[in-house]
Amino acid sequence: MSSLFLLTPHRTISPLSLSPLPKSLQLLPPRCQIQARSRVDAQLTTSTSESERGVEFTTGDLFYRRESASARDLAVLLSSIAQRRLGRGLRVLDAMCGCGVRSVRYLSQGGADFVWANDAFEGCRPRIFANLSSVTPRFSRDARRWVITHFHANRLFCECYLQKEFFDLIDIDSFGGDSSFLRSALCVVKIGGFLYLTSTDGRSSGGHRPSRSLASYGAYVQPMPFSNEVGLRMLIGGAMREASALGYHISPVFSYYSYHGPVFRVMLKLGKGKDDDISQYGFIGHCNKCGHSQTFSWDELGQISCPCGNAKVLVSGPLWTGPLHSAEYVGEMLELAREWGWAYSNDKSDDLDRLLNVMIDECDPQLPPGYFKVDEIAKRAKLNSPPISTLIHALKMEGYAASRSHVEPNAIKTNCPMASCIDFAMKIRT
Ligand SMILES: C[S@@+](CC[C@H](N)C(=O)[O-])C[C@H]1O[C@@H](n2cnc3c(N)ncnc32)[C@H](O)[C@@H]1O
Repeated sequence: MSSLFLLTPHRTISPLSLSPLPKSLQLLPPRCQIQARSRVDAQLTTSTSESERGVEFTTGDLFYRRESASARDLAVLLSSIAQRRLGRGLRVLDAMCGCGVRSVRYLSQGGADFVWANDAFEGCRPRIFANLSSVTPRFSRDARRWVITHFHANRLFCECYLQKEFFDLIDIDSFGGDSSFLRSALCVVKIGGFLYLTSTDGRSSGGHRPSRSLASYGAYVQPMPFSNEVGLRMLIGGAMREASALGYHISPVFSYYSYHGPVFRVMLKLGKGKDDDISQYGFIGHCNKCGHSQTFSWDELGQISCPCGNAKVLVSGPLWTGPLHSAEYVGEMLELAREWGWAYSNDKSDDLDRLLNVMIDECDPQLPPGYFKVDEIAKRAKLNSPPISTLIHALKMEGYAASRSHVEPNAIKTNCPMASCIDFAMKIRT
């Protein structure tokens, strides 16, 4: 029996006995394990120094993607806001921490007073240990600031649940999809706390394997021109379903698609009690003939057809069909990013001001799910693409809701039907 001694910030020693993992549970997906094993020796001897927003850490040869820095920035901004709102330090569980960069940032920037850094791969330990130690000693003011473990994330969530260890924020940064961790993770998020989910499963959101998306997230997803937004909605919808089964409800705080990967991330807030309102958990239809998209509720399932007369509408769902973000939280994140000097960057892909402003625009409740690519409008109008800002302005002048999409830079979100968008594009040109 190995014994893991846990100290929570407010308690003295509470021994949590964890028996050694059976071999089968220790296993990472085989591909990851082979890669990880081959790196173990190298990562102990090499030490690549990195820096993110002024925080220094080393990665060795462990998994680390600089391109995910914006996703980490967003999580740190949110956790700091949560800490300010609660008026106390947060308990954070970084369930798949790699070299520990997130744990380091939650501790030093995100208002965490305790971080549990876990990664199933034991070879990460020296690196995580060094990185966390460089931020803060393991103990400060008689309280433990961090713990490192190497468990399969599902086992860790279950053990924490049994020991009544709950967290204000759980970050699951997995390879592939993370639907298999949803239910057990939700069991250890505090009510009012946050769950940060990741999926790199672009094939399911692209509609290339509807049986897989159905199995993982309960959504039958077909190919749609805005499949990357569908990927975010599939993740939120899947978490909604799991939360509801446990007697909770969730709401999206922000949703973030990044083409590096691609990676789909959603930050969800957990609330007590089931939400019986399913008006934002429905279906999205797309007509390939005229390019029109629309949402359908469960009651409307029997009468799906496109206003253009086409009865062969592609339907995906059930998915989350409400706003992708909370305007209130994202607005606060923008203010904080400006306060900390994180907002502006010469590199467009790192520019948080730009990203968060587009996210705020996307929160307009009049905007339906999906987007129209400007090239698609232009192709149907037999024109060169109009400037995106001119098209958005023209739509707004006519009383339509319209915004850019953070998911697809060359697209507009609008409640104007595709046919009228084509007319507007033609008017702009004449
Ligand atoms: C995408 S990397 C994490 C990167 C890190 N969060 C960051 O921001 O740099 C995924 C990590 O999850 C670990 N992992 C994979 N499957 C796991 C599981 N079932 N339980 C715990 N850790 C796992 C891998 O060893 C790997 O380090």
